[in-house]
Amino acid sequence: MAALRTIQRWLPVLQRSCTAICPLHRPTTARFLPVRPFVLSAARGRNTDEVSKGRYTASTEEEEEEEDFIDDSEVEELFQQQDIAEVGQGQHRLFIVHPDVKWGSRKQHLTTAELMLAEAVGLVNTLDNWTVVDSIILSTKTPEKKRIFGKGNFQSLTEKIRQTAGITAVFVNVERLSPLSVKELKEAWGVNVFDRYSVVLHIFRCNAQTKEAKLQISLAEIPLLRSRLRNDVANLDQQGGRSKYIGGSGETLLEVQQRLLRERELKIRSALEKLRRKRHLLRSQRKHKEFPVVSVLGYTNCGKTTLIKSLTGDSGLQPKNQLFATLDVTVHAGQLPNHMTVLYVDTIGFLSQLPHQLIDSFSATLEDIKHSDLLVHVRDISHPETVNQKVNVLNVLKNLQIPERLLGSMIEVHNKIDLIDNYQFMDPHVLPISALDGRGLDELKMAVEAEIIASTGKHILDLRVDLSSPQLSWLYKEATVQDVEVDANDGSAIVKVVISTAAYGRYKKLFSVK
Ligand SMILES: Nc1nc2c(ncn2[C@@H]2O[C@H](COP(=O)(O)OP(=O)(O)OP(=O)(O)O)[C@@H](O)[C@H]2O)c(=O)[nH]1
Ligand SMILES: [Mg+2]
Repeated sequence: MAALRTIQRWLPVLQRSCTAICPLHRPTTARFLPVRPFVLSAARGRNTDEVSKGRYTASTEEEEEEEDFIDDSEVEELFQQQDIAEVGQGQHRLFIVHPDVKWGSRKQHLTTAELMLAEAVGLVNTLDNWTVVDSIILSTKTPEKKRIFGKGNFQSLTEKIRQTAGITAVFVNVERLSPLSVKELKEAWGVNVFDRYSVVLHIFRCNAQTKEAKLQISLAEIPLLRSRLRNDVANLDQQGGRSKYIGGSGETLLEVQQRLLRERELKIRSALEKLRRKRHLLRSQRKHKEFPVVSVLGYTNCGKTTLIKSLTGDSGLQPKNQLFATLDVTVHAGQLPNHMTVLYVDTIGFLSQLPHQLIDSFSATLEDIKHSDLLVHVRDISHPETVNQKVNVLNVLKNLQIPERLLGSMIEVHNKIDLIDNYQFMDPHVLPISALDGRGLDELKMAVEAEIIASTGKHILDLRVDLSSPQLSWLYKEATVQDVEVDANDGSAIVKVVISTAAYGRYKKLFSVK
């Protein structure tokens, strides 16, 4: 019976994957290159109105070029495949268990069990219809064992869970549980069992909007599918229910399923790789007429989106009191005090113990950070874990191999100072702000301006020129003119230019401009 259920569960996957892989089963015109990526570098050199209206999308010519590569249905097919994390769609009433490891290599040195439990509660509360019914911190010396806890603790925990009315699942706050562990715990507790990986994956699934995010999530799910497959087949073996070969194909059920998974993974990887190459190409093509790019990064929920909204006035941005509200990199134009236009990049937030596969699959998104002109690290200074969050962010940046130049010039801001009574400004190297009430934002803009000028040696300025003088033709020759807005009344024009510090100095001297 269990064997039958396994085959029934996998059959739709097999069928769908076969259709996707075998050219005989589908129209030959459908190609799997489904991504129209968000292209950070393509946003450089755009009309600022276009980018300031929220998420930048490719220009007409880029769109046409990339339209060929898009196939919505195939991305959806990969994404909607099944409830990988097995969390279901509806409501959940959860019991959270945090195993507290007091000794050995798994002990967490930088944080406390209470704060880690609070973060797990925060993850659950991020999801609509999910509530925490009860939670417990329980010490263990054997976190690697299937049942995680010693005999006594496990028994009392099981009793407590079974006596708690109305719970639908237990969330064990560890990075990953093995499939065998999940099976054993489910049997003991009589309800579904989740780990950090499945909960975070579910949050990502709920928040993913673009094709790129959906593909990255599909990629992150592959290891889960693989370990579940191994487990299912082991069960079949135990029950003696596995037929050796499938339909005379010469392949066993396990071999067929493993092959389909490999093929699925290759498809997703090749789509993401194409997207990466495309970005690279556009980046080099457009280098000469770029707007400076400022990437805003930090721990999840620290206020990145709120800050960019305040800096740019972009009403399309929607900050939320949620973990992982932002999953897609988006670009928004803002003005600095000297009228220079910069592009602020909103990025996905970081989280401690984020499952490795998720980091890997989202590293393509974060890769754009490397090509910024400046990084702004936002910290929620009101959060009890703010120091650990900073350590975590710096570690992830180190793993992403961000150039030294960028790390060295990174601006650190302390956000949410409105939540702290009598906030004392101690460190001269950080900027205290409140993205919500606007405190410190002028100082931040000035700091960004100074760093941008230092790192690019260029200004993007709106200059008023007298059309009867040779100013405009000089600018065409010596700088990059991006836009000319003529004022017919007084024979002048506002000219938007990208100009180096040296050229601007000559311009001011030549035309006696202050
Ligand atoms: N009191 C206060 N709340 C803030 C401030 N900045 C942001 N918030 C709140 O913090 C929550 C998270 O803000 P977001 O801007 O969505 O945070 P984020 O870093 O973009 O979060 P993710 O995209 O989920 O990583 C929202 O409820 C904001 O209103 C601030 O300066 N003061
Ligand atoms: Mg955000």
